[in-house]
Amino acid sequence: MHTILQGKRLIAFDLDGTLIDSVPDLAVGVQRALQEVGLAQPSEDQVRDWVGNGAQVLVERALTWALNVAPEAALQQNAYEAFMRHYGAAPNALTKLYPGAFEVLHALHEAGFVLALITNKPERFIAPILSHFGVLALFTSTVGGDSLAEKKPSPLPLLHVAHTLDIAPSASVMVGDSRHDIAAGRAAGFTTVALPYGYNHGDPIEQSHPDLIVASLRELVS
Ligand SMILES: O=C(O)COP(=O)(O)O
Ligand SMILES: [Mg+2]
Repeated sequence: MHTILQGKRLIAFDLDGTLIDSVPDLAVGVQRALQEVGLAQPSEDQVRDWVGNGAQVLVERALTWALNVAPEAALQQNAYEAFMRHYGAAPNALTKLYPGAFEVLHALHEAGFVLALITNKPERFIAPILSHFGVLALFTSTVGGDSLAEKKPSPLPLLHVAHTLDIAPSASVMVGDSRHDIAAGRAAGFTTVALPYGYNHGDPIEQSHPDLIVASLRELVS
């Protein structure tokens, strides 16, 4: 095990850009939603930089790009519902687990760590995706972006999970790909570990000064 895990009990993982490369399916969902409301469709590369603050903000960023101005509430609602329908119909069509994710999650679980999943993705997508990849049962707790009153970068979801599991933040680690994971982890008193390959609005994750950056999840168990 990596020395940063010494004395730790809880490891909380982010989902999009950390465990799964989901942007190909998210982009299709956004493109179909914008097509449905009669607007231009963004590229996958554009969508990648908009992921990180949940589905409502993802749709809002796409609409603002297509309109050159922030969308009105009714259009936002229509496009959001269309996105949820299109993405929800096939959230695993193009999505892949990152290399090592399956093995590392199983190894950490077997080593006795309590695993949690804390994503800004809507809660309804978590179980279908994790069970598709055969890792759902490894997680003691899962929290979505719409599960609680606040989402990352708020520390609330992290503190909620640690409190519910009766594990001190000082014995907890947040593993993620974006500035929101690192900010939430730091504010919650968790140790923060970052992956540089995910989605961070196009910026290097070094800028968030996580406690550790690993090139691959495999480094956690090496
Ligand atoms: O849905 C998002 O915006 C990001 O999801 P994540 O928190 O799993 O990276
Ligand atoms: Mg992420």
